Amino acid sequence: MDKDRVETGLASWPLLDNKAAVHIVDFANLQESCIQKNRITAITDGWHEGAVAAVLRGGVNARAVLDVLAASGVRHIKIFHLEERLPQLEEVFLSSVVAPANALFDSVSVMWRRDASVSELIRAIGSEYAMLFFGAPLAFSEIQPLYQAVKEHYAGSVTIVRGPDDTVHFDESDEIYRWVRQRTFDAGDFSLPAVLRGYKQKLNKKVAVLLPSLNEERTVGNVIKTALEVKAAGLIDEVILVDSASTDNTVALAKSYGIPVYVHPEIRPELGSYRGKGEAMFKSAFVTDADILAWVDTDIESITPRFFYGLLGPMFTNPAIRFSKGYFARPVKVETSGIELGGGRVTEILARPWINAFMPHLSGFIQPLAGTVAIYRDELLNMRIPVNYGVEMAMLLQVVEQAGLWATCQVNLGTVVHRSKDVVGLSEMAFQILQVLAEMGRGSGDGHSCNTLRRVYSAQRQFEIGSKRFDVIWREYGEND
Ligand SMILES: O=c1ccn([C@@H]2O[C@H](COP(=O)(O)OP(=O)(O)O[C@H]3O[C@H](CO)[C@@H](O)[C@H](O)[C@H]3O)[C@@H](O)[C@H]2O)c(=O)[nH]1
Ligand SMILES: O=C(O)[C@H](O)COP(=O)(O)O
Repeated sequence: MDKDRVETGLASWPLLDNKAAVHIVDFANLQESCIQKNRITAITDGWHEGAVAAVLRGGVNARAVLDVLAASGVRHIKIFHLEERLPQLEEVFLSSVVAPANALFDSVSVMWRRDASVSELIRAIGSEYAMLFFGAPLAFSEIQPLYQAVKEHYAGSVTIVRGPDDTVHFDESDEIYRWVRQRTFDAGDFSLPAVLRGYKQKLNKKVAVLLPSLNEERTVGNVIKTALEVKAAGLIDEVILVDSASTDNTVALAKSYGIPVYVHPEIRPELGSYRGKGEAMFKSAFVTDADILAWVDTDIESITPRFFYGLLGPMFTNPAIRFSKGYFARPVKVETSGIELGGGRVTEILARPWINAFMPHLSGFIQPLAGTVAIYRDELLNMRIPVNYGVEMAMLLQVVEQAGLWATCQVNLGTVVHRSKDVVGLSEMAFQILQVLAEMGRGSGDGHSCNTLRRVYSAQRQFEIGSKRFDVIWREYGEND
């Protein structure tokens, strides 16, 4: 270890845990003979205390950047990656960088970017970091030019890392990342009506939009109007309101738009009736013979056509997708208290931790509780539907069991501003979801849970996936205490 410090003269570099055989070289002394085939070489202009980021494409050298950082004692890492046009190259990034990073660091944040070039990326992010790490380019002669190019836009410390010359077999096991990359869409991807109509015609499936409502007179009219606009564009065949016995003007208002309106206790009354959103969704299957059923909540104040065509777009364009779930930004103003906060409280405090602990294969879903979903009828008919707010989790779990994760997707629909419940209402909702999860036999205390909490963020068509490890450490008093 000390040998490295003496060799480089970079006295400030942290003491290396040198199992990874890292060799540090000062840019000022760089010669081709410094690069040793069987070791990792980090060429640097010095260690600076402060935030560290790596700009990585993938492959042996990108992988070696991770080893250098881990050997230098870095525990939390931010990785920037310019999205590749070739899917095979994205695979290389996922397997050579993302998967090992999760094993090496306590927390990892991966940001997918669409900047036009590395220089543009560095200009955008550089000021936030004291050190930037890069994988080395192919040939030795390209290392200095890369260094000069970075330095033009960046004042901090630069380190370029070259891996050993072996062929590395990458870990390709991280399905979640791959799924997030390939099954997360933006409504904007489907915004050409004529093109989408062409896909729908080719698919040749009947599509019903079902609008569940319980006392939504303030917002339901606008939701119906917007759904009808998308119907007029030829992307939806039916718009139907399924009401849960509202006591306000919701039903009359809906009828004034000329759409079919059902009150759910009156649908197939011989089956009995229960209160709850799940019951309204269950009964929906009896009022349409459509092949694809899509539900959109009627309390959304910020509704736009994107909610409808965005949700359906992936299913129209890829027949292998059997289930589509919306996700959105969620600013919240709680009506009773007027308090403004970050939304998705049940999601963040119950659903996401539960999913990560007990069903990590679903951890890529940004809004697992979102009620704006679309599904093929034949998948739905094979499911058990809980009548209450457990319905979204129950549907998600079952569709993944039935059709597989890759038959599901998520779509960014925009921003949801809706009537938000107070903490008591959310507690009741959380209880219902917990009951359903427990009854479905997940996380019932078999002693196994996953120790990584993942969170996927998406903003302006760029992704960030954060994972943080929490080890459960039990301490016991010994006999002599
Ligand atoms: O018995 C009911 C209760 C609600 N709704 C309607 O269902 C939608 C969503 O209900 P809401 O009470 O506003 O749910 P949120 O508090 O927003 O809960 C979120 O999380 C729930 C649990 O995952 C999902 O079911 C919701 O769709 C999702 O918006 C609204 O259009 C309601 O009018 C009914 O049709 N019947
Ligand atoms: O999805 C959720 O977590 C619940 O619907 C609560 O959402 P809110 O915190 O945005 O009201």
